[in-house]
Amino acid sequence: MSRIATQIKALFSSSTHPPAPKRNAKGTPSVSDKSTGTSANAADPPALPKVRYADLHLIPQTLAKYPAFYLIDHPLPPPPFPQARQLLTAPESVKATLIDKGKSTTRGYHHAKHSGREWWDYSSEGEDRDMRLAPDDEEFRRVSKEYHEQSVELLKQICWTFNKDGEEDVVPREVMGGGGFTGMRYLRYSPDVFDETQTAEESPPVAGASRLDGKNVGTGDLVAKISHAQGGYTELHADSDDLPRIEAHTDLSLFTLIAATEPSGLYIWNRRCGVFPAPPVENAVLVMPGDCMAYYTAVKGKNPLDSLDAIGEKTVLPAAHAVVVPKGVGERYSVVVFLRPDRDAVVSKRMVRRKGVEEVEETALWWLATEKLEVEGRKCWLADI
Ligand SMILES: O=C(O)CCC(=O)C(=O)O
Ligand SMILES: [Fe+2]
Repeated sequence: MSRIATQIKALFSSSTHPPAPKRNAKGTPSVSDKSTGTSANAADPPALPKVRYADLHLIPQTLAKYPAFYLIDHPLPPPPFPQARQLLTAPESVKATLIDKGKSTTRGYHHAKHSGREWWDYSSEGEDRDMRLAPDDEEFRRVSKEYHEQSVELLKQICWTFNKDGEEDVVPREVMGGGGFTGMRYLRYSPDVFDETQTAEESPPVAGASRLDGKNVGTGDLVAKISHAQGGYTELHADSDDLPRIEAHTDLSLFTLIAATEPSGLYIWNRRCGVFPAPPVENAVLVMPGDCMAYYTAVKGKNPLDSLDAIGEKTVLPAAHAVVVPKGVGERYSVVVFLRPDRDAVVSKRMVRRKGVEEVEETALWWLATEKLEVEGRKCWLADI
């Protein structure tokens, strides 16, 4: 086993184990938890729960305990991995034609060669609806659009589970409404993507990080940070430089849906710095909350921008996550769908005092996005790092 795998395993065995699952009236677990199953032992890493599509109503309580969950028995078509592979292994000359001329960071082809990663973003917004920056291939477009549309619908249903009849909506219906700044991403992580000539400084920033909390998880030093979290930094830092990866971050979304191929390499932190591996599970998709959910589910009358008092037990925190693909295991593909409000949607309102006068300050999604690009490193909801 590689040094990294050993270190990560050691980290898991000392991380916080989640509590046992709730049982439904028939006594069978509604939210299954592999870590409580028969094959689990003290050295097993904690496992993320599985929620059946028929049990969507369990999501708010599940996310009060876990940072993410697998959705099983869902109605989505198979993830478009063949399409992701088709696009991301196309000749460089073809990929070059898929780069947005306006340098959009949310549509078209991008790469972070120093991280062994490349990706393609599709947004159903505006003129991209017709797949302007997609390969000229009918089947590619049909399959991609279908997966995107159905995933967005599913993520909207997940948002709805937070709203109760007769009570004020937790997730405002207008932010789910039109699909807004929603998008889909095909990613490829591969040793073949590394390019020795490119430096980290030349690479474009990645949408991700949150300004919600002042905890810096670093840029690209994922494995170093994992080790640091346990108080013992080793030689891992050097190793992480040549592994395909995405650094720890939270997504600027309401919810994010992920389907990925083997090899695994996705890790998710809970609010107490426990790390959950999130390998692909057959016929399941992984669902995790993004930055917006913390505002909507904050303690009533309080705001996460003001203080951590706004974070209650039921507050859904954005899931900090990272990918690091171990050495020698080949490439990894993922398909990621981000449900986001419109750019102008007000995500948070709070009272601020300016020149001695109290006034309401509204924070729009675009402002959070801009802040994220400006911060150095990734800011996530990690308690102790
Ligand atoms: O590839 C993955 O599984 C995650 C990608 C990701 O976190 C992102 O693009 O924001
Ligand atoms: Fe992400």
